Amino acid sequence: MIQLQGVEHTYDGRGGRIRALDTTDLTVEPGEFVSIVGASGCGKTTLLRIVAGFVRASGGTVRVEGEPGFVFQRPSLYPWLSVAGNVEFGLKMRKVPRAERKATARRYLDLVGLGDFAEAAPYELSGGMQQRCQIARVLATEPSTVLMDEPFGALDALTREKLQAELSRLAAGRTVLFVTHSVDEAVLLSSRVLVMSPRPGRIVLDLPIDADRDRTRTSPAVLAAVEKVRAAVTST
Ligand SMILES: Nc1ncnc2c1ncn2[C@@H]1O[C@H](COP(=O)(O)OP(=O)(O)OP(=O)(O)O)[C@@H](O)[C@H]1O
Repeated sequence: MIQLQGVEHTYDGRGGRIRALDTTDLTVEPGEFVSIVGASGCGKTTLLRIVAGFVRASGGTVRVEGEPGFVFQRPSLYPWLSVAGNVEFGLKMRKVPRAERKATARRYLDLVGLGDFAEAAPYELSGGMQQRCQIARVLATEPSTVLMDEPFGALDALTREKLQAELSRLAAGRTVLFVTHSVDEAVLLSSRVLVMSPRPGRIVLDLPIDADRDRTRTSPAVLAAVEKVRAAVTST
């Protein structure tokens, strides 16, 4: 689980001080899939980076169970390693024995549909395939918490839709905190959507999504939630 108590953050930048995150309390229970949406600059990435431990908050306490996996917007694969080598990398760092490492990498590559590309180089993959590889690399270390910062932002619409559907399946049983600019994507994937507003960044809506697991873009509960979230985003 993820627990933030009184967390706040101010950047002391060249342009002056920016209160990127106002005092925030947030609890994400194990197994929840929580999305964060909001206008550019409202502090979404700052919040995610604080949870990841990349940024030390100016105030408050942060508790995260286990070491979270982080999926970046850009795939950031090691170009000198094969696709399988990239997925194995984190396991190698954890001193997982070779045979087990190979078997785990294969399992996750199959899961993301890259089983036939294990020996390929990252540059031989399309953007969507590289992003799948990054997701396999993160999931292979079996983190109980996964943090994702606009993971589909750089992809074309069709690939994005396909990966959204796959992510629902891949994320099952894990705790996910997911930053996106897409209201539709947030509602479709999440058990809960948070809307943030800028200057100072804060959570202005915390909406549970009560649609079925097999929800579609056109189901009434999804459309109603999209409308609520969109209204909150545009009023900020
Ligand atoms: N390293 C930094 N130094 C100074 N100010 C920063 C830094 N990173 C972010 N900020 C400021 O903090 C505020 C929140 O930024 P943040 O990146 O968290 O927003 P965001 O909601 O993720 O935006 P976007 O949707 O555009 O990615 C912005 O006003 C930004 O200018």
